[in-house]
Amino acid sequence: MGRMHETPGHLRRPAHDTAPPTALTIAGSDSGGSAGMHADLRAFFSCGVHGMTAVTAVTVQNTVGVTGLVEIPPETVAAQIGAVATDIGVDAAKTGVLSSATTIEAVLAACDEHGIGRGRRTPFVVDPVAASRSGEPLLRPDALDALRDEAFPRATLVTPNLDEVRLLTGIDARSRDDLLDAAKAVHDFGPDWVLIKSGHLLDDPKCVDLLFDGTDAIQLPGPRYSTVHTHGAGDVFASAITAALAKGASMPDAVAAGKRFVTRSVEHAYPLGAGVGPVSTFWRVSPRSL
Ligand SMILES: Nc1ncnc2c1ncn2[C@@H]1O[C@H](COP(=O)(O)OP(=O)(O)OP(=O)(O)O)[C@@H](O)[C@H]1O
Ligand SMILES: Cc1ncc(COP(=O)(O)O)c(N)n1
Repeated sequence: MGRMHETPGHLRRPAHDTAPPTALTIAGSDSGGSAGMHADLRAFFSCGVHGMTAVTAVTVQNTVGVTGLVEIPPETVAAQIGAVATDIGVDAAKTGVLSSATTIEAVLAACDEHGIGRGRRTPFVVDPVAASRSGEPLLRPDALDALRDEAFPRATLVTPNLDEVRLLTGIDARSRDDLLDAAKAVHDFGPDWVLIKSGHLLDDPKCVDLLFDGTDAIQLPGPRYSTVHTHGAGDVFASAITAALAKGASMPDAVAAGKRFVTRSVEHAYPLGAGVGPVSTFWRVSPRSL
């Protein structure tokens, strides 16, 4: 019984003969490998999910800054989403650089078509990336309204940093006490959940982020490490959350797992180039192991 299904003795069974969960990032590339879809893919793989990409823009970027950005045609971005959704399947999706209003429209139409979004089969994390850490814009000014009015209401979770909160709501959060007002204002735009990231509260001795569902607020405490090398921290956080959602975690559990992951990633951040180095997505792996 069952012998016919056994692997022949001279062939080894692969360690995994079932597919891992899948996660899709709809984001821009970073030639320096620190942020954007490069950071997302590294975080996906470190968190044990199969990572897929719909590239929205190619940036010319290193640790010092962004010196160029070329947009991918919106229909090609939508086609990438369709290609992976129809063949492979998407257990959770996230966005990074969306660049323009026309790209946002194309992405949202594709997500609607393939069941990605709030209240649909596939959780949808919208990271409203507006600028690089070094200050260069990554979103056209005309795209902010589309992001807020069209993408946020379709999001399961939105994950603004404090600069993005200021841009989207006018609220200038200066301390931990201001985060709930910021979360309420962002929640009014229509997502299920809002996560306000606290990395920019440089005077705070801790990094306490806030998760809000319109009723209850959950604090996510973490240490603050003394490092300038935080390139990609926001991308890695949103990706680790997306990976946990792909595995079926509840939102509070996914965000708690993401916070643990990004905290260790900042702890192990490394210098690179002449500017700001990346957070490490491979702190579980020794860089010296073969
Ligand atoms: N110095 C630090 N030590 C520990 N955790 C940090 C530090 N800086 C940021 N974090 C954490 O990293 C995550 C990303 O937060 P942040 O507010 O920096 O987002 P962001 O601005 O989108 O990131 P990025 O640096 O990629 O622009 C949050 O959980 C935040 O608390
Ligand atoms: C392609 C791309 N996507 C996102 C970011 C934001 O990351 P950071 O705020 O760490 O610069 C970036 N710099 N480049």
